[in-house]
Amino acid sequence: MTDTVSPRKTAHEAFLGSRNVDAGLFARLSEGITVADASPGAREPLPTLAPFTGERLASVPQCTDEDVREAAHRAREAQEAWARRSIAERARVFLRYHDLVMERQELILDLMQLETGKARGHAFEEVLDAAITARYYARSAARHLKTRRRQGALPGLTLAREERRPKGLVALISPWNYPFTLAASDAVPALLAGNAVLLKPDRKTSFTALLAVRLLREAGLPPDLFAVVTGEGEPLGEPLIRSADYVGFTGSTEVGRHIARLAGEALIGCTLELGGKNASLVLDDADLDRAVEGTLRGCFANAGQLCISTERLFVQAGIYSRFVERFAERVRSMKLGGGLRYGPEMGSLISAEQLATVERHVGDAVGKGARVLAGGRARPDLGPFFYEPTVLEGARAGMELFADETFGPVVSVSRFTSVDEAVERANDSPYGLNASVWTRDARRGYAVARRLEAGTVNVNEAYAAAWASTDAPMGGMKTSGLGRRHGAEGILKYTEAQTVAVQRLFPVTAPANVPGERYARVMTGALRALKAASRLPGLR
Ligand SMILES: NC(=O)c1ccc[n+]([C@@H]2O[C@H](COP(=O)([O-])OP(=O)(O)OC[C@H]3O[C@@H](n4cnc5c(N)ncnc54)[C@H](O)[C@@H]3O)[C@@H](O)[C@H]2O)c1
Repeated sequence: MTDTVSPRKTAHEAFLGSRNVDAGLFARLSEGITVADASPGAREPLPTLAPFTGERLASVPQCTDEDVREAAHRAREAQEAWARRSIAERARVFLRYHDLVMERQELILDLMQLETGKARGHAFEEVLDAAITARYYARSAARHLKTRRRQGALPGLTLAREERRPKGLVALISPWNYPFTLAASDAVPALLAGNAVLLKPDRKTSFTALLAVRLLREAGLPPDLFAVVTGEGEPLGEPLIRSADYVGFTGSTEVGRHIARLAGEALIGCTLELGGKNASLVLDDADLDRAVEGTLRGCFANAGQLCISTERLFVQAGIYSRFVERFAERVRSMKLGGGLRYGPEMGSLISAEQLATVERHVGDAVGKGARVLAGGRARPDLGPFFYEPTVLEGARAGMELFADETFGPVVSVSRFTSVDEAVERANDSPYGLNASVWTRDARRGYAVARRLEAGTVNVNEAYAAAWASTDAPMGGMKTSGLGRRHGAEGILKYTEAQTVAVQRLFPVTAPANVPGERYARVMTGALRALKAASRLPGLR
């Protein structure tokens, strides 16, 4: 199906010289896309670009409604046998996947860099995250999913148990910014819980997602269990959600609302992992070096195209001048560049659209009085979508970047006097995804963190402490999302809780031969006795 281009014309051959990726790889990965036999022809392939050069890289098929139905059908068939396997047996696939991800990292990194234009160091964070998440769930799924005893209606006589059953078919819609880990890492707990998965990756990064799926199949996942359809979101979202029992969406808040409406109509559950306008609070007792380096990573990781990156930096008055001077100097020294090698601290933006948003936000802010302390320019000399890491001072309400997510390498820095003021300003946002607090006093940091309206808060780390704590829930408050990934929450959401209660000796409800009045008297007495007993020490 895929319209692969001649090797000589591909961007990676012409410019980047990957030893791992060639045109044949795109053709092989395309075999992982579900295309229904009954719907030939109608789909124009969609070209994908290599952001480092702006050249065409390959093309992906535009799947149709029929393809979605076919993929869903095959995945559901595969799910029945998969759900019958023990959790330990399922887990072995993900332990093998962990090893494969580490072994094939050079291939994964090359392909990911080619599709996204990100720096290799940032791409490696994905490899690490995918491996860690797979291993975490492979080792903890049995604990999360085990049958639990619950308090029965009549103590000692009602044996109530909570079972966890797979939902069936989970649809996942994933974005381009972390295309390897976000395609696979939400699928891992869904699959471990006994579900099939139907994935629609972003069209810009479909091949990276397909590589993750291919590695899972190589690790032993049944071929149709994790199906992929490719193409634009708009026509595929509806059939995808109509054919699924649950949907996990990661992307913008705007599209997230649309997905929630579709899930509401289909009456299925959903998780929405959406945007952020994340704040970092640097308190006056912060370790200056650590805060400068840490917030720098927090602002410019993945060129700021990271949902949990810092876009608002609040610095306390006592440290403000020193911090800002050092921070801006360090930002000016950052190494930008392309190429499939470690070295550059920041790569390219992914597309002309991303570049346009960044230029618009900076232009609007500067036009309304913000000052550029570092960066502030596109860098076409490095590649068509490069933009310098940028620090602005003097952002205020009325500027586009004040409230809206830029999703690029731009941070606004401002001074605060009291912690109360900083907390109020940080919380003054419709978003609530991630935040960080920088201080030498961990207790103080913790207390401030508890007052911030964000799903994850890091003390003396920008985002990685909370994100990499895979056992702890991760997700957004307010318009940053619904539901959580990671930890128990990240796997139980893909299950139906089923209560099975076995009644022994006496019935819970009134037996037919006992008059209603007598039953009411006995039960009233029983509740009074229970209440009295609960007041006794040790019997609560
Ligand atoms: N909270 C998180 O964990 C997290 C992680 C990564 C990215 N994000 C957010 O994602 C956004 C960046 O990604 P984006 O701009 O590509 O997001 P987007 O919402 O435009 O696209 C995300 C995915 O949704 C699909 N899509 C688009 N329109 C659709 C529709 N009508 N129906 C069904 N699917 C549709 C796209 O094809 C893509 O696969 C940012 O806002 C970022 O903060 C959030």
